[in-house]
Amino acid sequence: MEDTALQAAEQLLGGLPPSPAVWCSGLRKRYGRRTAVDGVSFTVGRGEVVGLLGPNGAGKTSVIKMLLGLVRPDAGEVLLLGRPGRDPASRERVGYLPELFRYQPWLSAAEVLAVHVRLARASVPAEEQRQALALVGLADRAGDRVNGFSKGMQQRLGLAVALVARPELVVLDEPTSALDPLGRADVRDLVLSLKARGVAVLLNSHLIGEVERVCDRVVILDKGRVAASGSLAELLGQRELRLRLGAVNAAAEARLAATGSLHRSGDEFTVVLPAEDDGSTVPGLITDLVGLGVQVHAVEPGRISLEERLLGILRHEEEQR
Ligand SMILES: Nc1ncnc2c1ncn2[C@@H]1O[C@H](COP(=O)(O)OP(=O)(O)OP(=O)(O)O)[C@@H](O)[C@H]1O
Repeated sequence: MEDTALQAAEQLLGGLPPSPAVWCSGLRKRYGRRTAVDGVSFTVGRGEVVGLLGPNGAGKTSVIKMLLGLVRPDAGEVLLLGRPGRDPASRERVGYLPELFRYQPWLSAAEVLAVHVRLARASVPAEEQRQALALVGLADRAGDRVNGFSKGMQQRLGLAVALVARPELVVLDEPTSALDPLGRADVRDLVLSLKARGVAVLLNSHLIGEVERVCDRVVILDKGRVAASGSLAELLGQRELRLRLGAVNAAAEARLAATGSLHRSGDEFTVVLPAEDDGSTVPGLITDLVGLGVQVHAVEPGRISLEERLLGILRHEEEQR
């Protein structure tokens, strides 16, 4: 009888969507008389990449530390992968790159990874651990001591540490602060490959262009509160395309209008791109326009950048005070 009830409960739970990777509600933290975090709530869905943005001192790192149980909140609740944030079992499936990273200088890179695999109580074959180092560009430094690593190399090692134990959620606090431009591009690819594998990522970065490229949603913090949050489409509006075109004939204009709502002013055209775009809309449109004899002088994205939007939100917050 008990077994049947258990099976029924399991079936019921199995039918439910998986719990979010991160769920937090009403997080608050004071340090002395200073309120660092003042009622922060948000979620990160499974396989979702969420960017945490905000000026210096906004409370981003404090929020991350509360999520991971490294700082005790004064108030609020945290669920990681469906379990209470305090439960060590939930943290075993979370990879974390701290803002200030330091690894045991007397260990080799491979040994640092092995230690973290053991801490996560995971079973990761040596070959897979080597692959994690290769992924961050440290394949040929596996046997070298951390002592002799540059800051950027230590940050790369930190990324490998965050990824090695097959996490379901990865929290990256300023992952590119010490990296060269190539390293930054690698991190972008890495985040996208995590997303493709269904791993959720919470990314705190001041590099807004980076966030805009990889994140599905952003949460903007200001003075310890959520100033705005939403998908890029929600925050930035519809995606548009601005074109400067010559020799536009009726067929070309019809092709433009078939893509989305069209506005023309002389040789300047603005077309609203469809919400569901697999990336082929713009190349397809340009190929067709060229085929129709149109001279394409300029093509540029027409919506405001995340940076402009962020500055607008923060200035508005300032005026409200
Ligand atoms: N251990 C601490 N003791 C005292 N105050 C702290 C401590 N940690 C953070 N704070 C304060 O809390 C506020 C938020 O800091 P936090 O590091 O969370 O901001 P942040 O958004 O991550 O900033 P940054 O972008 O500069 O890294 C700041 O006013 C900071 O001085």
